[in-house]
Amino acid sequence: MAKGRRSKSKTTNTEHEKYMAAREALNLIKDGMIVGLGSGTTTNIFIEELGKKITEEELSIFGVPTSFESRILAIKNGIPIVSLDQCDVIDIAVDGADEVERKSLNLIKGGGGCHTMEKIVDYYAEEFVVIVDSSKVVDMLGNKTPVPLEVLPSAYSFVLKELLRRDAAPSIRMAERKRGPVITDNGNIIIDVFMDLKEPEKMEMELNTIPGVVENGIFTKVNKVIVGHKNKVEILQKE
Ligand SMILES: O=C[C@H](O)[C@H](O)[C@H](O)COP(=O)(O)O
Repeated sequence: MAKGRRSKSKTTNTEHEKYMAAREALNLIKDGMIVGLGSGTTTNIFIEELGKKITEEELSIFGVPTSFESRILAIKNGIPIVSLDQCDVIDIAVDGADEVERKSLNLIKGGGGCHTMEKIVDYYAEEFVVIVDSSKVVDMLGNKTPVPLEVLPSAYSFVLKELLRRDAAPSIRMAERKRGPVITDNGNIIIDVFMDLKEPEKMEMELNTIPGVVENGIFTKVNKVIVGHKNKVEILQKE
């Protein structure tokens, strides 16, 4: 019983920290902006708050979604959306992360399988801002979170062999309420890989050279990370 209470309060604290980070990011959004809308539970809070801000302040803002989920949430919250080919620039992208390395601000993303579209929107944005709760910040990337690779289904066996040859530990991400693998918004599968991440920039480039890999979840071009805490937010900039 006591154990149950502790874990519920931990969830509540994490949710509060996500909210703190999302609210802080909202201050960066100005009238007339085109905003990249990341995916995941933290960004979902940001999208809901952005919807309220647009209505209350009668702002002209468009969102560029990074997933089916962020698209339907944006529509539900009254955020007009545009596709990539309908906008010349993305002024800012706000997205979550699974791990943030404190000093370098390098990230692992794709815990929800959305990292391909996220990388396109986040990297093409003029400013890429990440919002996380404090549990996501680590000293060294990749010790507890695998790097997700989005992979064409027909290529999976050769991609697995290639990863094993490179001393990585890959596994196909399996669905929970469906038989077989997780299928991404793009119709591909995800291979999660534990590997040596001492040189994230190099690995980010190298993984995409494996034929069959569409995109990997290492992100190394972040401008700012907003970390939510109980009573404050912390802004991480590259050292
Ligand atoms: O594919 C999912 C995304 O990369 C998410 O941004 C990431 O998994 C973090 O999600 P959450 O905010 O739910 O922890």
